[in-house]
Amino acid sequence: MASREPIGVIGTGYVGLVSAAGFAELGHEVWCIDVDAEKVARLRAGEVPIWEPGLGELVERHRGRLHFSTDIADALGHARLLFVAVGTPPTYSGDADLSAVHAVVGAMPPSDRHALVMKSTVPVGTGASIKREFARQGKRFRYVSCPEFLKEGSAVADFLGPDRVVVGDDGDWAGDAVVGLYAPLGAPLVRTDIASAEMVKLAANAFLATKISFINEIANVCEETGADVLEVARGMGLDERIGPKFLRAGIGFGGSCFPKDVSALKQLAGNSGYHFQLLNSVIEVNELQKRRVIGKLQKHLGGLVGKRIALFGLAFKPNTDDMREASSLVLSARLQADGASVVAFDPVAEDEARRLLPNVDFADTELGAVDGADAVVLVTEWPQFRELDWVEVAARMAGTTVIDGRNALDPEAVRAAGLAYEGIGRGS
Ligand SMILES: NC(=O)c1ccc[n+]([C@@H]2O[C@H](COP(=O)([O-])OP(=O)(O)OC[C@H]3O[C@@H](n4cnc5c(N)ncnc54)[C@H](O)[C@@H]3O)[C@@H](O)[C@H]2O)c1
Ligand SMILES: O=c1ccn([C@@H]2O[C@H](COP(=O)(O)OP(=O)(O)O[C@H]3O[C@H](CO)[C@@H](O)[C@H](O)[C@H]3O)[C@@H](O)[C@H]2O)c(=O)[nH]1
Repeated sequence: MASREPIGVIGTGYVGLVSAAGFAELGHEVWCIDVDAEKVARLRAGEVPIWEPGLGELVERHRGRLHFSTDIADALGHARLLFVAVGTPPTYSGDADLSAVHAVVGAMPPSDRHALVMKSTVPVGTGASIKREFARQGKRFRYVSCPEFLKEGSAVADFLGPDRVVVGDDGDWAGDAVVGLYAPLGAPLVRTDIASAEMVKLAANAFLATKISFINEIANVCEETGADVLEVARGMGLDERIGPKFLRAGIGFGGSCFPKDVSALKQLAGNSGYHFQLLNSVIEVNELQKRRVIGKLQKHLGGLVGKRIALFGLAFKPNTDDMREASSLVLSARLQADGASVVAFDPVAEDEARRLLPNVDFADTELGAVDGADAVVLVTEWPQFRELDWVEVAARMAGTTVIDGRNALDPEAVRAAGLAYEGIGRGS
């Protein structure tokens, strides 16, 4: 095992740390680099700074193979493949901010024995432009695009059991080496050119986001026509050409990827002279969907001024502490703007949420959150919310309204407690 290829990973966030731990699980020594000295110190001390199921155990198991540093020379000295997993957040224009990627590229010394392997999600053409930059500086670095498809909340399992591995390269040793690294996972391989690999990533995320906005619009029509979107999604999903996944209607998609990558693809198309009409609708439907709960609350409560609204869950999805682009951010801002007070409970995202939502009250438990609440909104479908004693909830609430923003609760259990249940796309 010890003779396996040593690897460098630059950026130790969700993707970088999970990838590093995953490569360690496959038997590799991994040198992990981050500019955040505090994060590196915590990782060196054996602490995992993010909440991701199974990650802590994996990092602990492979502490001997995982090396953490702020100095990129440590990775360059040990590994020829340097995986780049730095953030590419959105800019005000909707394009991807590539400053962290450019900082990494600029820090590379002249070398004809290293390769940069891009895991960060970047616009199509980034690889070509980095290769030109290397050439201009006389650096003989190799370049490989190897987009990452893991999902937060199941990131470790996704990394070790991917649906496919995509490798875009120039057909040289670096591409061969990356293909070799992933071979033990036994996943279907798409080996292609760099631009196509970059586009696979953006297109896959945009397609999944489109699927969500589509089912959300169907849900909205279901509300007007008396159909139940859960039944509709089940009936649609059994068609193998459609498939059952990503047909869960709700209060919109969030997270660090879909909103940013849909916008980045739209801008990329626009910058290349093509108007990507469909993506405008995907984005707009999602923005409106996050606000639809407000209308439902107004209908039940007859106005929001002075009302106390309890939010169950704040993270952008269950099993993560990630609050980036969470629907809860838009929802709580809208509620407060309409004069309501907001109290929230999330099992793991509270620390990050407190920073982003200074005017929200935080409860230590679900039941603490519902004390005196006029309405409850389920925002993030943590499994524990399904297990609640609704009779106890009803006894503690001042009002009777429960809006299930993820269609995750049992309507009968909620109604049996004397509460008024309303989901998304399930009739009113
Ligand atoms: N989060 C996901 O689920 C996911 C999945 C697939 C792809 N991606 C893509 O992967 C990339 C990383 O996403 P993330 O969620 O892991 O981001 P993140 O913000 O969690 O982590 C990025 C890390 O990079 C570090 N960093 C920034 N500049 C650096 C530099 N110059 N040198 C070294 N380290 C530096 C930061 O300190 C941070 O620790 C993004 O492009 C994202 O779109 C994310
Ligand atoms: O049927 C569904 C499925 C998801 N969502 C929402 O969509 C968002 C994103 O969910 P998910 O895709 O599970 O999480 P991410 O961790 O953001 O993963 C996406 O973004 C990553 C970053 O690019 C990719 O690697 C993954 O393949 C891609 O699924 C969340 O707000 C979910 O609540 C729905 O509303 N309905």
